[in-house]
Amino acid sequence: MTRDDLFNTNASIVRDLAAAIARNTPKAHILVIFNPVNSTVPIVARTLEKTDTYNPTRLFGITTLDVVRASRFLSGIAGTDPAQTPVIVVGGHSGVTIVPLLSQSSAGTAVEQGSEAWKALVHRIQYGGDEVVQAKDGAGSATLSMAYAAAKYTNLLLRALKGEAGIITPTFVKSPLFASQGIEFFSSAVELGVSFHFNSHFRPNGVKKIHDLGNITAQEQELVNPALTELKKNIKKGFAFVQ
Ligand SMILES: NC(=O)C1=CN([C@@H]2O[C@H](COP(=O)(O)OP(=O)(O)OC[C@H]3O[C@@H](n4cnc5c(N)ncnc54)[C@H](O)[C@@H]3O)[C@@H](O)[C@H]2O)C=CC1
Ligand SMILES: O=C([O-])CC(=O)C(=O)O
Repeated sequence: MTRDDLFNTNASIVRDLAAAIARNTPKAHILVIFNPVNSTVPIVARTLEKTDTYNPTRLFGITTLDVVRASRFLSGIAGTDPAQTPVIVVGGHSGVTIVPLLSQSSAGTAVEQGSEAWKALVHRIQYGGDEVVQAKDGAGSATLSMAYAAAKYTNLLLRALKGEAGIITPTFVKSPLFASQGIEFFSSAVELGVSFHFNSHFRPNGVKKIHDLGNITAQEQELVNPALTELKKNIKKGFAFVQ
């Protein structure tokens, strides 16, 4: 079973939860961790849009577990402390859409870009979640590490909303980066925090600044291309469900 197979079960649950949020707490910050995240975030967005309660700066797809895995697996090779080995992971949260930018990590030199070791590491990061789902054989997914990722992300957001500056973490959000290619949502490094409001008041929002991919290697670009193709399909599937 893949994350995409979860679509049939989760899509209607996510839609109904989003509708309930729109009715009861329309200004909430919504952190979506239900799979498949690449499709459930678009479902939430379209559902909120229908009731005029959609605020893209308050809708976050949680890809933190990919970041946690990337840090853990890379540090295992580099001999570093995972907590001190941040890795930017971009794209989405399933298979080829998970693109670790190892070249931007200080420990990234431990694996040569394009080498067999690099390919194996990228594959492990991309399919770590699927391994767990298959091993549990229908009995759930990576429960504890998901809870860890959710707590980690929630803490970052709460700190940012309280005014702490410089909190930047990969997040799957409505993004301008590949919008011209029809990809409305994309995960890249996102600065969380407050946005400046027109009447000179700081207003807590959430998504403050979306960073682009920065310098990436040719090998990483080769990962981005299929990620975009797959993401486009996943996002369309979410939108089609709401329609
Ligand atoms: N984004 C991420 O990094 C990750 C996401 N996940 C996703 O998180 C979700 C939960 O995963 P698990 O905890 O392993 O699943 P699980 O099957 O152990 O738990 C699901 C829970 O949802 C409840 N539930 C079922 N239908 C519901 C409804 N209509 N309304 C409210 N609650 C309902 C069930 O009673 C159960 O307690 C899945 O969608 C999974 O794919 C899991 C791991 C990582
Ligand atoms: O595929 C799943 O349900 C679990 C998941 O997202 C992960 O472990 O990354």
